[in-house]
Formats: sequence, C-alpha cells, structure tokens
Amino acid sequence: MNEAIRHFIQKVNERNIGEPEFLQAVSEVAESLIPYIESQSQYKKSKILERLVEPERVVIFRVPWLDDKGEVQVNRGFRVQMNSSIGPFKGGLRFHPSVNLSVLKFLAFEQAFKNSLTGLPIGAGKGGSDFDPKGKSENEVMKFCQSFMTELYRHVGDDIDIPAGDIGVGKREIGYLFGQYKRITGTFNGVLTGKGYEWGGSLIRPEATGYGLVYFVEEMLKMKDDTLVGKKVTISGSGNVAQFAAEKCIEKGAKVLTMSDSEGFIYDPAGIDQAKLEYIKDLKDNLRGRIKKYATKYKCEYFPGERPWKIKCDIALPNATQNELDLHDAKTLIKNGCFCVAEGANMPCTPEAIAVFNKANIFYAPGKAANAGGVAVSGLEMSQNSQRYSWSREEVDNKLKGIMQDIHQLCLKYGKDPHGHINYEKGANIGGFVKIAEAMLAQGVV
Ligand SMILES: NC(=O)C1=CN([C@@H]2O[C@H](COP(=O)(O)OP(=O)(O)OC[C@H]3O[C@@H](n4cnc5c(N)ncnc54)[C@H](OP(=O)(O)O)[C@@H]3O)[C@@H](O)[C@H]2O)C=CC1
Ligand SMILES: O=C(O)CCC(=O)C(=O)O
Repeated sequence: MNEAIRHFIQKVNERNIGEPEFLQAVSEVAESLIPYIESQSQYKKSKILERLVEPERVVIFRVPWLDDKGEVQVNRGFRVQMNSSIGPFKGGLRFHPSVNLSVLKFLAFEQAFKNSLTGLPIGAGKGGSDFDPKGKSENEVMKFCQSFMTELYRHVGDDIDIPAGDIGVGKREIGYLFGQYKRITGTFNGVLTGKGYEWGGSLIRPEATGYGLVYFVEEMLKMKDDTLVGKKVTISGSGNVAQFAAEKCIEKGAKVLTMSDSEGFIYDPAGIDQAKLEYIKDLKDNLRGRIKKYATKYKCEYFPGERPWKIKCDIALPNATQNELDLHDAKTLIKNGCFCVAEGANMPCTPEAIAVFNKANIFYAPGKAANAGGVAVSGLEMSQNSQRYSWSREEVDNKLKGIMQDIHQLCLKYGKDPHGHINYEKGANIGGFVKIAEAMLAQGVV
C-alpha cells in the first residue's frame, strides 16, 4: 500500500470512528482508485475523493409505533444522502436489527459507484432502520412503515431522493411506505421504486438484481468462450436476489446446489429446479418460514449455523449480506475448483477473501458491478413513472441485459492489465468514479 493510500485511509478512519463497514468499503475503493487519481491532476486538486466519502446529508430520526399488545416500541430511522452529482439520491432501505450508521454509509458509498456504472442519471443514497420485520404481524409491519414514512417524507421526493427495497424491505413494505407518503403529501408519484405493477411498478424489477447478476456472469464466462450450461452453482441467501439469481441460473442450464438463510443452508445434490424454487419463493415470501423446511420436504441435507462455501462448485454467488464469505471460505472455494465468484449482495466477501481470489487469478466480480441490475431497473421504473407509461417485460429485460453488458465493458476498459488479466474490482471502481468526478468538477465546489 503506498503512502498516499495509507494517509487517506487514516484520515477517513479518524473522521469516522467506530464505523468499520464504512472504512472497509472506502479502503477497498481507495486502494485501486488513488493510484489512478494520482495520474489525474484535476481530480486530485479538486479533492473529489475527499468529498465523495463525506455524505451530502445524513438524517437520523425516531420511529415510535404501537405493537399488537398496545405497547410503545421505539426504533431508529436513517437516510444517508450520499451524492447527488449525477442525479437525485437513489438507493434502498434496509430493515434489519444490524442496521446502524456504519452499515448504511458503506452501502450508500458503494451505491454511488454502482449507480454511476449503470449509465443512468441516478445519484446515491441508502437508508433503513434497526426494526426487525421477522416475527412481526402484518399490522405491526404496517404501523412501523407508516411511522417511518411520517418522518422520511420530508426528505424524499421523485426529483430529490427515491428509496427502494433492500434486506427486509420488499413489495409489502414498499406498499405501506408508498401509501403513507401518498396520504401525507396528497401526491401519487414515483417517490419509491419496487412498487407493485398495478400501482406504478416496473415489470422485471423484482427479478432485476438476480437476473442482472447472472447476465454479468455470462459476460465473464464469454471471456473464455464458456457458458453456464452444466455449471455447478452455490448460492447463499433465499431472499429477493438469491431467488431470481437461482431462477436465471436454472433457465441457463446451470445446476443450483445450495440456498441459505441466517440460520443455515440446504444442499440439494440433485439441483434446485424451477418447481423446487417456487416452493422456496412461497416459503420465504408468503409463509415467511425458514429454509430448513426445504430439507425436510425434498429430503436433502441441512447445515444449521453454516454457510454454503464448503460445497464443491464452479461458480459461487454470495447473495445474502456483507462479510459472509471470509478468508477460510475463499481458500476452500479455490481448493475445490471454483473459478468464478460474483457478488449479488453488497460487500459479501471480506478483503482477505478478495485477495485470495485475485492471487488465484479467478473471475471475481464486485457487487457494485455485478448486482447493479436492481437499481438499473429502478432507474427504468423512474423513467416509466415520469412518462406515465409502462414498458413490456421483454423491453425492460432487454434494457437490463444491455446495461449489464455495458457495465462489463466498462470493467474491461479500466480493469484490464497489460498481461490481459481483468481486475473487475479496479475496473468498477474507476469506471464508476470517472462520471461522478466529471460531474463534480463541472458543478464546482459544492
Ligand atoms: N433487493 C435488491 O434489489 C438488491 C439487493 N442487494 C443486496 O443483496 C443482498 C440480499 O438482499 P435481498 O435479497 O434484497 O434481501 P432479502 O431480505 O430479500 O433476503 C436476504 C437474505 O439474506 C439472508 N440474510 C440476511 N442477513 C443475514 C445474515 N446476517 N447472515 C446470513 N444470512 C442473512 C436472509 O435470511 P433470513 O431470512 O434468515 O433473514 C435472506 O435469505 C443484500 O446485501 C442487499 O444489499 C443488492 C442490490 C440490489
Ligand atoms: O433499487 C434501488 O434503488 C436500490 C437497490 C439497492 O439498494 C442496491 O443496489 O443495493
């Protein structure tokens, strides 16, 4: 690590004490970006990166609500408005007990690069709450969402900041949030994405992150004239991203061996086919049950408290949460012959794991490139809302595919070294940065 990088990371650490996830995300970017910035005097002089790590605004608020027993509950709400140089703030809301400022700042920072990579005019934000939807009644989830939006509505708007879903926030929560926004403001507009199709949502938005991830993997495999047909794939998670990544892998002829939740993973050597996947969708989205039930129903192994990375595979898709794949997991994957890791989740691989992938010279795609399909189709939902129009499934899916191919090309442009090795991490960091940097230069010191 050179002195400029060390100095920059130290400064960020001093200004953001007790924010390990944010520091991790910034350090990862700084390592590939600072050598590039050193060669671009205009970015260095204007302190673009120093400004990028400072959110434009952070809102923290109280979210009080009454549970079904009539008791008062209090949660904490956040919105990190990270960067609006290329468009209004845009990024998901996460409802999970682990949510804190560090987690949301790392997510908002990653979002800036990701949104830029999509080529769409969307800035970056992220928000959420330490509220846990698990085990809550429908009524409690609705009450919480209404209270959350009763403060958030002041800070968002279809030209200001457009939240969407993330962990713990799906179509149900977006519905309650939208209903409350409409009720308070008396307006029906595109303030949120991930809406139901009947009330302004886009076709393919639910599928977009998972499908986009697999389109990106296909582009990587094309680099060595390969396809997904017959490949063994391990997937973590069983939520939105995992479900639709599995669906697209199955459609492309790959064999999906594992899925997981926060309590453990299932291993189905026969492969999870579309019918079994429909069972998982119903189990997780409607019954809100545990993945363990799959093992009982389809008579396969369940590994409580473990993650799926010890299962032999060609391709690994971490699709659950941050830091879910560590050094030991990375070494196991390499030892077992895995040659491609693509992140559906945000920052699921630890820095030590990424170093192992780079050393082994396998395909490694960071989330900001590989999972950008979700926010890309959110951007397309905003366009449709502005036009008061909806596009067909095929139209949106083709645009998604094109965007993922373009992101792959940008990674090649900035990440290919003289020996032909592609560092997707470096490519995504520089490719995402340049557009934001140019916009910030043009807009002056703001
Ligand atoms: N939704 C989207 O469009 C996008 C999502 N992402 C990222 O993808 C990841 C998954 O999001 P999404 O699928 O939307 O979320 P969901 O809430 O739909 O699903 C999350 C899945 O991850 C599991 N999980 C959550 N926390 C943990 C944990 N601490 N340890 C182990 N497993 C965990 C959940 O298990 P359980 O049910 O037990 O909690 C569940 O299976 C996140 O990193 C998110 O930021 C990235 C781009 C877009
Ligand atoms: O669709 C969106 O606006 C945001 C999706 C998201 O949260 C993400 O890309 O991590």
